[in-house]
Amino acid sequence: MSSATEPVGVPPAEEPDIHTTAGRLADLYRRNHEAVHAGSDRAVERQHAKGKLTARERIDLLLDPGSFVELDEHARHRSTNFGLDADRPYGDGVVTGYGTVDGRKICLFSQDFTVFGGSLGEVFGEKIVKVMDLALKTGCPLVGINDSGGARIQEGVAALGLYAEIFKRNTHASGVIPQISLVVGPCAGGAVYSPAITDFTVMVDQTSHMFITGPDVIKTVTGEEVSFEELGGARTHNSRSGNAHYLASDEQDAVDYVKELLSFLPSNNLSDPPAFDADAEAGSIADGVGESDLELDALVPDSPNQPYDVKEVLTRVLDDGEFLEVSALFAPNIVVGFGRVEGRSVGVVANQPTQMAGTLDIDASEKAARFVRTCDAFNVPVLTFVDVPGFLPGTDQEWNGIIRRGAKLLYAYAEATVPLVTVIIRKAYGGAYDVMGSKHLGADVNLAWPTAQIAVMGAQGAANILYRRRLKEAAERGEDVEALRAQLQQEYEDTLCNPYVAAERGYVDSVIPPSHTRGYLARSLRMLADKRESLPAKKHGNIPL
Ligand SMILES: CC(=O)SCCNC(=O)CCNC(=O)[C@H](O)C(C)(C)COP(=O)(O)OP(=O)(O)OC[C@H]1O[C@@H](n2cnc3c(N)ncnc32)[C@H](O)[C@@H]1OP(=O)(O)O
Repeated sequence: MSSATEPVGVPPAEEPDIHTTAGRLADLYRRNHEAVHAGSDRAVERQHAKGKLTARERIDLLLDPGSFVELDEHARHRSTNFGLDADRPYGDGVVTGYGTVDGRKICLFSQDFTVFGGSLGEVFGEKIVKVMDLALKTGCPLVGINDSGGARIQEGVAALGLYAEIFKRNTHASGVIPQISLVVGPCAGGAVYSPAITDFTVMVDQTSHMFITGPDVIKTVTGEEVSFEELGGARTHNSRSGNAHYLASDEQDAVDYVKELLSFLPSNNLSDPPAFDADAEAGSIADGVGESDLELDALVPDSPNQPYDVKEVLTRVLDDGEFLEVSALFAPNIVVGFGRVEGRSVGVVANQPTQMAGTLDIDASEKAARFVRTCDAFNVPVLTFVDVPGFLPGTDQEWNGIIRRGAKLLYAYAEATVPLVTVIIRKAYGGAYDVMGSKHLGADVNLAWPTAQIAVMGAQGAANILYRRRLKEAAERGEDVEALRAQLQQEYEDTLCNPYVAAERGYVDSVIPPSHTRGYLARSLRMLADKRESLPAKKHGNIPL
């Protein structure tokens, strides 16, 4: 077993005599050395000068020391086009293999920009396909490290064909093994569709770029002028397009995030995520109420229009206050990510009142839908925290398909069979009440704080609609309309804007003091740990795309 940067064996100083056993061994060591040093010193220097690591250095960063086992290090391309036959480096520009992260098996590939610009030729593609097949049949996560000039131009359709072979395997592996893409350099053209299909994409600020067509082509076709960074940099994809799930400050940060993600996920869809021993003290507190739990009792402001940070709730109910946020910069009006309750992984979906009052728009719906489906595929229970005034109104939303795209979120909840626990903190208005993990869509345990307001709409809107005529008549009589409006709103709020109407019907199982949330969540998840539910047999559903 070796590291990725250290070849097995010391290369001979002289040309070995391959007609002897010792010579054959020396010849192997020479080949191994060439494979590990396939990129020229100049190319390696250029790579480092850009603040990037080499393909092998990245593997060493990701895997447990000494755990890497390389595959196909002696593979070489067979192309003769444009003089390529004069340059046949071992490995063909991609390092593939397997190893362990925190003691758990993973398969990986790492594209080597120092060899042919990391461009994907036939053999390069075949190596990736092979390690993907291995990951799929052994049920272990696949991490793809992307740093490539795209399809190897000299190899033409052979390269394109291999891309599609990879996409097919990404698709077949989807929902079977976790797939994570690290984009740590260029990723252009069709190459972007492999990361797009994988569960998570991590990009590094300033050094990663993804785009279908680059700035030059865009300028020629549409006349727009845009830089690489603005078009497809890590920040753009994290905040605007939502294609990336984490903006890493550097490659170490990116790898650390990937390792953390893996710690929340099972190796495959037939196994459970790793469970960590919740230490005895934490275990007992989960059923009691500590100081930080008590702070929750005062978190929700008296005024329904005043925001609070929902992460204040998350850090108080998750083990050690630890929450690994996913897609933090995209659609921040909904928060998604992973944490643990009593040592076991949970996925969290929470409206964020500090951003657009926590309304659901297209981006938030799609972000959360994708996350719920990821959790469901990998046996991670979903905790939902609700404070949502409704869907975002506007022609922009309507014309861009909020109906079809917002439907994805309720589809995701309705088809999820993992344990679902929902806590209504404050507003749960209208269709958004239904969507956000309601009992009716299949949530197993629905809790509400006494501050919950579960209704068709807020008091202001409701009073205006219900009492339009009465208010008009009062105005005509010269009465104080605003005083009447306030009185009617108050009546509406006192009658309907509370959790008890829902609790009477069992749509809410328990109305709980906020400070008891952690204990309730722990007990609910313990009770649901062996939940088994299946959907009607079908080829596949038809989620509105
Ligand atoms: C399905 C698809 O993938 S379609 C997309 C096809 N790919 C592309 O359009 C991108 C083509 N490549 C590029 O535009 C640039 O190489 C970039 C932007 C990716 C990187 O630019 P730089 O960092 O300046 O690197 P540079 O261009 O010097 O490339 C490094 C080496 O890789 C080679 N290379 C880069 N991309 C490719 C490619 N697609 N095919 C063959 N060789 C390539 C370069 O010729 C260069 O070789 P050299 O060192 O022998 O001169």
